[in-house]
Amino acid sequence: MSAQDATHYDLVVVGAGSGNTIVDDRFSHLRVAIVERGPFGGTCVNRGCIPSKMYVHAAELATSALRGPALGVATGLENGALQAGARWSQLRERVLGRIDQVAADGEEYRRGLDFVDVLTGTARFTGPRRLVVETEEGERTLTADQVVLATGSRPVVPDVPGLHDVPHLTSDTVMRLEELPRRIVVLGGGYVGTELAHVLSGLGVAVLQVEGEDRLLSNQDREVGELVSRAAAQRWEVRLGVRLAEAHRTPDGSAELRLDDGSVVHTDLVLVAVGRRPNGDQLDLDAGGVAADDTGLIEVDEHQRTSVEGVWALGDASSTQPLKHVANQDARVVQHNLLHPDDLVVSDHRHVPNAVFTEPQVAAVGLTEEQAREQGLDLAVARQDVADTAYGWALQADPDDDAPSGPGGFVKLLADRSTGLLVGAHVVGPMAATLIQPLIQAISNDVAVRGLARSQYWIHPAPTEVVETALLALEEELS
Ligand SMILES: Cc1cc2nc3c(=O)[nH]c(=O)nc-3n(C[C@H](O)[C@H](O)[C@H](O)COP(=O)(O)OP(=O)(O)OC[C@H]3O[C@@H](n4cnc5c(N)ncnc54)[C@H](O)[C@@H]3O)c2cc1C
Ligand SMILES: NC(=O)c1ccc[n+]([C@@H]2O[C@H](COP(=O)([O-])OP(=O)(O)OC[C@H]3O[C@@H](n4cnc5c(N)ncnc54)[C@H](O)[C@@H]3O)[C@@H](O)[C@H]2O)c1
Repeated sequence: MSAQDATHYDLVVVGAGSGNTIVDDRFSHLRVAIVERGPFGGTCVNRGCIPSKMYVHAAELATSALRGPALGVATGLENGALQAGARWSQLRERVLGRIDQVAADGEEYRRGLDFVDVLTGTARFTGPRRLVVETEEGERTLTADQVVLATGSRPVVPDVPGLHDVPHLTSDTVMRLEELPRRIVVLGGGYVGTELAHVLSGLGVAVLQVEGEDRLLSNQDREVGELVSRAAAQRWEVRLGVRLAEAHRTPDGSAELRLDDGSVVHTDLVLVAVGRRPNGDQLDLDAGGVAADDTGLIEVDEHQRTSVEGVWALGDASSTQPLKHVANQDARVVQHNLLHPDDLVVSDHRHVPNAVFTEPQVAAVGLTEEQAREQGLDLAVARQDVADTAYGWALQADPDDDAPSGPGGFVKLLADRSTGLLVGAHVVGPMAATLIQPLIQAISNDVAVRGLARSQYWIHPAPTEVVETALLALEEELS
């Protein structure tokens, strides 16, 4: 078939991350194509949420062992180091063995469906709802009634002089390292940098983390970012308020980095974690007539429709909150709207929670205190320390122990006095991503703070009591 001969489909999905979840039996009366250039499952399964959290769990085991001796449990700690360390090759095998199988099974299943064609290659627009796919066998042209753009995002490697010449990784490649380096510099103190610095340090690598802002996780509530920065600095070296100025490859193949405060650092590897950008810039969106911003972020309305009729976008390709639970809900909305064109549903991006799986764990929903004050809200603020709850005592080596990765965490709640509603919730400490769920429920359903704690039992002495007491303190503040 020549490049000019187009194959027509009812539906083409570009990107088999969250996009792959759209196609089910309800589409079996249609002719569907799924175009994917990499492994099925996208970022989350292959190089994001799943492998990172599998490694995080291993790092958590290693770091909890570090606290063992203070609590009277011998865990093989000698001179501040674990004597029984991580076996990277075994860990890596466990992680890759699982995710690679999931990706392969997902693709095989799709290829087995008679109403779906799977095309391996990179798609780009050549006209409205007209795409060319570069496959190993040559170009294929597709036209479609409906196109779903689920093309995700990729890590940014900044144009710092010399950075491309020194050994460096991104989150795309770090999960598959053959061996752990002795030393690593983690560039960036956001989600990726702070989770992976925790993993690498927990597994025995000497980590130096460099963040341009004055604290790690600078998008979180200030107090949370400050606590995480203190906790990190107790485990690995953290340099705040500095950036990489230039990099040189040394004769032995390692890297010499000059930071913009004039200091020089030597390292075996650099992990670049300074943000991600959407992949829309690689789609020739102009040719397709699809509107996007300067970064390639595709514009969508509340139904996930782009500027072209019949073209939809979802997840990291179109969201300012590039998180998997957002991509999942976007995909459910697109799926419904494709199946029910006369009964479109709306995407709900009002109260998107987030969690950072570092140590201490962090979770948040709604406004930070700084954002709420900037908006001029008449604010009630309450804070409850984990250490002052019954479960906190279980974590403490002694009554003064406020180790940030142990009992040193807290719950911070913000309410608008004019409505009596929660506007922000921040949890830092053990199990933060789990503890926050009742607060996500309250904020999403406009449940009044008054009476919320007392309207239900809270199991004693479970970790959730910290949420109960924070809510009671907030109610007191509001009265
Ligand atoms: C290290 C890391 C950890 C993360 N941890 C979490 C977490 O704990 N929780 C959380 O909520 N989120 C997490 N995320 C974010 C999460 O992975 C993403 O938000 C999510 O995967 C986005 O899904 P998506 O379907 O929009 O895009 P993706 O999963 O990126 O899927 C896009 C797919 O499109 C394909 N593609 C792109 N362009 C083309 C093209 N032109 N032609 C053909 N195919 C194309 C890509 O190959 C890819 O498979 C993490 C991200 C990273 C990097
Ligand atoms: N747990 C999760 O949900 C999770 C985990 C990982 C990634 N993600 C997603 O991936 C996205 C990208 O994560 P990320 O950590 O790469 O980006 P990010 O935007 O969260 O953090 C990047 C950090 O790098 C810093 N920075 C930028 N340029 C720098 C420089 N030259 N020198 C030093 N510091 C610099 C920024 O100040 C910022 O703190 C996140 O926004 C999130 O949506 C989510």
